[in-house]
Amino acid sequence: MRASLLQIDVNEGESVESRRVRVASLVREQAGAADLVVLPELWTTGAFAYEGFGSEAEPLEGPTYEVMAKAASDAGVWLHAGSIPERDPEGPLYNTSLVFSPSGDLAAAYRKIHRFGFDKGEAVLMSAGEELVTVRLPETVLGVATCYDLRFPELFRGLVDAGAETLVVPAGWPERRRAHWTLLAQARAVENQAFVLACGTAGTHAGVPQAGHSIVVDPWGEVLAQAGAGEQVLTVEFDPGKVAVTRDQFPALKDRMLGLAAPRR
Ligand SMILES: O=C(O)CCC(=O)C(=O)O
Repeated sequence: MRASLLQIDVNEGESVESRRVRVASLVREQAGAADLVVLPELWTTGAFAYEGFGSEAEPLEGPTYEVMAKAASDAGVWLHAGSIPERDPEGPLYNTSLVFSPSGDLAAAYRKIHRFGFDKGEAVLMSAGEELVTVRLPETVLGVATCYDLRFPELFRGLVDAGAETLVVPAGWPERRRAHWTLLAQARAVENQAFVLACGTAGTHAGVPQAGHSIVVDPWGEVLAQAGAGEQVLTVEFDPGKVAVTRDQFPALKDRMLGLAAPRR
């Protein structure tokens, strides 16, 4: 199976509209080169461009949905189209990832569960998703998570319990914490004996330099490929069968001890 992670440069010098068109053509260029294409988190606005979340928010089936559904079917690829600021008809905003099938149908939508920012930004402007999401492809089962979710291992365990074998993480991770990005991607792969495909952004938006360094890790924790800092298409071939082999040969997941008692005082 081949996956291409499109590490998009998100900066204020390019309008959301022109970035949408440019990214769609990058997706189309993956026809024949990849089975699965992955985009980063909030690549239309920028994950740290909080002021734009309200004005750029779209309904689920808004402009990004339309352009990406068409790009997926034109390219004939599975497309994790990263995330959009979604405006729910009821009013709240969500950081919502969209996954399209090669015929351009929506296969899944995932509302980010862990919002970043503590007492500002996304954490106050957006609502939290509540549902884990997996997507069955012919070759593997994707488990989807977004950026800050990477810090919460229990979410990934939930995805593994739901059958996930390939964990896909679009992000807008800042350069300041790049070491955490690589370390956490490897940790999630090793502890869950799963592939991790983590796709970040390049460039600087809202004054926050982005880490880039999108990464693909195998179920043994080996880094199969890692991007540099700038805009880049990172294509990697991987064998989804390696998940079952790893879990069979080193069956640590079977040794989980659930329901441990709290310490006695
Ligand atoms: O956890 C981090 O260090 C970065 C998270 C983040 O930037 C996000 O979730 O948008």
